[in-house]
Amino acid sequence: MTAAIVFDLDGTLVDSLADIAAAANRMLADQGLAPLPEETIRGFVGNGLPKLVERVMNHCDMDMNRHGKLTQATLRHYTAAASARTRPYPGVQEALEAVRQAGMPLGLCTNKPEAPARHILQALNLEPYFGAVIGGDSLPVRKPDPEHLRAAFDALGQHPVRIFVGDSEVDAETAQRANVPFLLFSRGYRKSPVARIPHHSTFDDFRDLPQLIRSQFTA
Ligand SMILES: O=C(O)COP(=O)(O)O
Ligand SMILES: [Mg+2]
Repeated sequence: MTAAIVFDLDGTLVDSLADIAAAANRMLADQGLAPLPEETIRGFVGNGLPKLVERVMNHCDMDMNRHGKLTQATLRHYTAAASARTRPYPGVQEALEAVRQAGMPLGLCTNKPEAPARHILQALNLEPYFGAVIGGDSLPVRKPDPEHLRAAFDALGQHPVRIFVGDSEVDAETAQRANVPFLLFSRGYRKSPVARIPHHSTFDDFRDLPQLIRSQFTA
C-alpha cells in the first residue's frame, strides 16, 4: 500500500534559521536598528514571513503601519540569499531517496513563500523528489488552515494513506485539523516540549524515518 507523504520545510527538511535571521537583521539594519540574536528569531518562525516580520517589529517596538513595506523589504533580502547557509538536516536526502524508491509520492507544504522555497529545494538538489510544492503565498490560506495541507496531498493524487512530517506546533495543529497522522521531527524549531505537541510518532534522526513509515503505515 503506498502512502503519500507531505513534508514541512523550515526546521524539518532544512535548517534555514541563519538565512531567515540574516534577512530580518538586514531589514533592521536598513532601519538603523541593531540585529536580533538567531535564538530570538527562531521563536518567530512558523507562521510565514509576514507574521515573522510582525513579530520582529513588535519585539523592536516598531510602527506597525510600516509592516507591509518592511515585509517586502525582508522578502527581498531573503530572496537574494535564501540558500547561503541553509542546509538539509543529516540524512534527509537518503530518507527522501528511500521513500521515493518505495513508490511513495512526496509533496511539500511550507509557510515560506513559494519562490524561495523552490529556490532552496533546487540549490540543495532536493527538488526532483517533490511532485507538489505549496508555499505560504501559493493559496489564500496557509497552515494551520487544513486546506493548505489538503492542497498538497490533492496535488499528489489519491492515495489510501496520507502522512504529514513537520517540526512545529503549527504543523501539528494543521495535521489534526486535516485529520492526517503527524510525524514530529524533534530537532526543528518547536517551542514546546515534544509531549505537549500532538503527534502520531516522533523522530530525531532522518535515518530512522523510512523504517518508521514502513513499520507504521504500510502493510
Ligand atoms: O516560513 C515559516 O514561517 C515557516 O516555514 P515552514 O512552514 O516551512 O516551517
Ligand atoms: Mg517548520
